[in-house]
Amino acid sequence: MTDRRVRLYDLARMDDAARARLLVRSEENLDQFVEAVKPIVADVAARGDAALADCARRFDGAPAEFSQILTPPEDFAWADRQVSDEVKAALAFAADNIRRFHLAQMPEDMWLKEMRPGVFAGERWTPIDSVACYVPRGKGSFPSVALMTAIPAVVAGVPRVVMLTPPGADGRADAATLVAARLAGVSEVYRVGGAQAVAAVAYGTASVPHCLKIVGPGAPYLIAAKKLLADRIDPGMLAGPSEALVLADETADGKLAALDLLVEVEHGPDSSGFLVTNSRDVAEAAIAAIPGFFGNMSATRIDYTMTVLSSERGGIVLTPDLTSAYDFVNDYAPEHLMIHAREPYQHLGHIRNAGEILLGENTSNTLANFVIGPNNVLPTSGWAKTMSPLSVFDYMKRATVAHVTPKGYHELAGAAECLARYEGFDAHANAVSATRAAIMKERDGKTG
Ligand SMILES: NC(=O)c1ccc[n+]([C@@H]2O[C@H](COP(=O)([O-])OP(=O)(O)OC[C@H]3O[C@@H](n4cnc5c(N)ncnc54)[C@H](O)[C@@H]3O)[C@@H](O)[C@H]2O)c1
Ligand SMILES: N[C@H](CO)Cc1c[nH]c[nH+]1
Ligand SMILES: [Zn+2]
Repeated sequence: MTDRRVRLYDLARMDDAARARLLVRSEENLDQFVEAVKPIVADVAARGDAALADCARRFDGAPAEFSQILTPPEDFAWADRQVSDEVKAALAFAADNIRRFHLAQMPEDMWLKEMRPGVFAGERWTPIDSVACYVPRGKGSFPSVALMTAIPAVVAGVPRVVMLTPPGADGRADAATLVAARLAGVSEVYRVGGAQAVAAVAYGTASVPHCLKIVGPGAPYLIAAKKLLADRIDPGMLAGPSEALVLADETADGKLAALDLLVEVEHGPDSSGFLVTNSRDVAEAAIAAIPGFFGNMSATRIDYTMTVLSSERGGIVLTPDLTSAYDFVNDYAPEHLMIHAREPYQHLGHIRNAGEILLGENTSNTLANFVIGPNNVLPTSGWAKTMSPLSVFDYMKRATVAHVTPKGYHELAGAAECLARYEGFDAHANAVSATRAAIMKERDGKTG
């Protein structure tokens, strides 16, 4: 146990500056991490696999003889023996739901509409050629993230999907992560973590392929490297330390709200999480309940939890009314939002910014993190204001498609030539002017 206290913030008594401080996440300033990863990135660029092996020893405690970055086939057999049947069944169940959700999310391959007579325009989706799925392993292992990053890639049809994850002290990838990779249909798993993982796929090494994009969450070292290498590899949506808000109205059960508040703040000391409520009774019930849950938590997870809940990145926010509760949620733009209320849909329309919205006291974040089906890789640090959860769309891109018939051409050419001349582009204008008509007429005269 700890003598640190869960903080209660009474918004009605706070000024704007104090309220604004509650919105700040640990990723706000990554300068120190960017500086720390610069030499790592440069080393990987210069020495490739040798640098990756050094990093594995230095940061992950891999054995002195560690040198093979690609997981050998026999490790998949080892992982299968290592992981219990119960965990394998849970992973298979999760994989099935995740696949169903992402299959439902797939867009039509192509759409084409007649915009005007003879003028067809639309869009076509194609998968990107290669993607690297990062599966973290610093403060726990994340086979669920292996499923969440790889399954939508496979569903989207990406031809080359590889996985990157730190080695353990035995030099191996986490066993359940290997089982999850197999379930998702991925057989290339590279044992490399953090910033060096981003550098490996950004530059390519003798054993790690260069990839077009890297997806997946991680600690600030990984995020810093993604920012640093954004001109070499598509870093996708940035998913950093986990965070959640629980929005609870006066009909909520404070104890249950507290139970769900603890879910994301146990990830690490850099996580964030608040229970936001307009009810003092709910707030007080939640504060009273929290220590009672520590009996079933490890000392490490209690320490992470209390570090967050006793800082300005966590605790209970008491609001004067529901409108200020909604405002706080929308300004915060949480990665996960749980709504505890007898009528949760009544609040849904007031929420604009959240990566994931979980409605009602049965929809615990734990269900969403593992088994409902929607992705558990979500934008953090307020990025939910502009970004969306990881999805099949992260593994695909759109091309616009157009087709103009002779009839359509005559509809369009005059306006296009006019605008081309206004912008001063002669060749643009010529391409749709009498010059084109003359060329076509001459050709048709010859062929006809
Ligand atoms: N936003 C999301 O969708 C989402 C989902 C799952 C997990 N997460 C978050 O992902 C994070 C995972 O972090 P993690 O630590 O468990 O795993 P991680 O794999 O990101 O971190 C481990 C790696 O960090 C690097 N590292 C450690 N110390 C270092 C140092 N001193 N210098 C340079 N590099 C160093 C090493 O390369 C190591 O392999 C957590 O914060 C978790 O909350 C977020
Ligand atoms: N809450 C994480 C996303 O922020 C996902 C996760 C995986 N395992 C546990 N939690
Ligand atoms: Zn979590």
